[in-house]
Amino acid sequence: MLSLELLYLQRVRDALAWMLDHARMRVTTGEQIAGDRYTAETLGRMLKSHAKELASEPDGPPYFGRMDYDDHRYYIGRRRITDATGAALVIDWRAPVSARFYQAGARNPLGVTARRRYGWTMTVPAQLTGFEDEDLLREYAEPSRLLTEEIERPRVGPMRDIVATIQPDQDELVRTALNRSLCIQGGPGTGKTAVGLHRAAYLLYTHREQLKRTGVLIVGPNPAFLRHIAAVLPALGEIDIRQRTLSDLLGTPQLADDPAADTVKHDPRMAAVLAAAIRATISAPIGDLVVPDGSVRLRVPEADLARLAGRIRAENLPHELGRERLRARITGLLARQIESRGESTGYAWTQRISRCKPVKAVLDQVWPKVRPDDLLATLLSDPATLARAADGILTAAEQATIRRPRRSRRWSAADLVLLDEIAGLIDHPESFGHIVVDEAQDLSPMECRVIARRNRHGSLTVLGDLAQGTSGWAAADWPAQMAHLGRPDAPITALTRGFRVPAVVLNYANRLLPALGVSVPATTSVRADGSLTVDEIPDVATAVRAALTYEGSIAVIATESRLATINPDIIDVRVTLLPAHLAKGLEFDHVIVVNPQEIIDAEPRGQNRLYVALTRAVSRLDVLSVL
Ligand SMILES: Nc1ncnc2c1ncn2[C@@H]1O[C@H](COP(=O)(O)OP(=O)(O)OP(=O)(O)O)[C@@H](O)[C@H]1O
Repeated sequence: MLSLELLYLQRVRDALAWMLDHARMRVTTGEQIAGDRYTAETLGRMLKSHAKELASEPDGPPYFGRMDYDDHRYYIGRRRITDATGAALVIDWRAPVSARFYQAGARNPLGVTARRRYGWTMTVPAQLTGFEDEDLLREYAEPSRLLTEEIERPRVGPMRDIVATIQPDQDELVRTALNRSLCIQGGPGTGKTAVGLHRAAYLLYTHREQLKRTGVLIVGPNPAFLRHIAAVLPALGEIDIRQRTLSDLLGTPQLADDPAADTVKHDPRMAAVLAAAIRATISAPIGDLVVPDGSVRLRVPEADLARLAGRIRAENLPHELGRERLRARITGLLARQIESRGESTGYAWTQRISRCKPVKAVLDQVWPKVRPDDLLATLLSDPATLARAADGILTAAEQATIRRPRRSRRWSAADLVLLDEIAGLIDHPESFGHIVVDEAQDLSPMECRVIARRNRHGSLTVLGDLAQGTSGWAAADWPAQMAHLGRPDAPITALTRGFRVPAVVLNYANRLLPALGVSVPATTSVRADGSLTVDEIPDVATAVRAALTYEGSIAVIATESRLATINPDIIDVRVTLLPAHLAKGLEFDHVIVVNPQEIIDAEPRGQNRLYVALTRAVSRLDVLSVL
């Protein structure tokens, strides 16, 4: 049997080599034969990216599964592989037919008679080590051995894809239609991040043209997290997805946070304050508009200007669009005056008049251009302006809290969120066809709006765990968070099977749950392996030495100040000293948490931070208390 499989593998590898040669040849000839530069460029880019996709993992496992029906079978892999005659030897895991590979089960075989999973070495090129058959006509009590091996495999580098072992409930989320937004509440290690990334890859495959145009954005909590997940999408053949932190989108702050002021600045009422502040820049016209045009003087009376401005204001457009609409309407009124004399206006006339000095002067007086940093600098430093905008919205004490003594253009992280809000009130920012937001429980309402305004016409995949909320404004419930994200009606789904953390470790961490003040379904682990020690190991050096006797990655997690006291001699390439506040979303084979009480005491939501730290372990957790 294996020999037949090896023959098939050779056929697939030959076909893949042919595809790669062919793609490279097309890059060269495509550049030569294209009729013009634009076509050459577009074609070249397309072919190059295809060649790059094919070349990204030429020696990896070309498929991971097989699905048999009565009369035919499909091999399923990360990408479609065809031979020189065009016959498909491997089907892309995202193709509609592949859905049954993930969904078929003994209870509902969906016409599939057998499912085969292949085992591969981690070498380059990957070697086929064997396979495992599941007869879908019979019920299994035992989970698949290959699945168990994959889940329990020691982690070394960054996160890998899970395409070979996506579970039915995960698959359903991955394949949700593009026009539907989702919110996934999942305890530690339930595969939220994996599901979000695979959904992005699935949507790109299924709606390639549309999403290539509108773009897909992944938002993660910090650069370390983005590095951790960076390899997943390229391995799935997707190289054109933007992965960003919020601060990549907003810019770098120059001022430190101010907790009291930040509480007000991140409050959703600030959106109303800023909207009022921008509306307040619009004023009633002073005087008629008079435009000399050749021998005549065209005139728009003050009352007509006021009526026009009032109507446009009621349309609630972004400020800049409002200004341009006012310009167009004024120009229209002037054009009608010319036309009523039997003369005609053309494109050149419209251009000239709409930009002429008197029209510009009226626009500047009635509907001035606004720059976000000017508006915010004034608002925060001028109590009267702030009081006008915040009247009935913020209390006097809250206004005093965010007031700054001087007009300044240096901004804190919270100010950058406000600047983005103002920019969004002035004009629509670039919008994405789909956005995946990870660790979304930590976003403040105002940060949620940063995402929402970049997703006006698209859909969202929102991932998070309320129990892992560590920011000062972490969400207490998902419906409210989804409303801030602009998708109040999105369904909320829970993932509760943990694939990372062994049961013994998860049960220990879950003891913190009642103290975390959120209501989330408990996560149960699929892993019976793993180990936990609490207060058994006397010091960090001993714990690290013991950890190094196992395979895989090791993290020592503690507060920053505690880490500074750790003897650097214990460092090995496999050991990461990780401040607790940067642990989110990451995983390590062996985790050593030092002085949990210090982690709890270091910040207001220290218990949640500790919960995050304790749930990073794939195999072993040591909890140490040292002096
Ligand atoms: N179906 C699966 N097959 C194999 N491994 C899986 C599967 N689902 C998840 N995993 C693995 O479980 C681990 C945790 O997944 P992931 O990081 O996506 O979880 P998470 O819910 O985002 O966790 P956290 O909230 O703790 O950051 C990863 O190593 C992932 O590869």
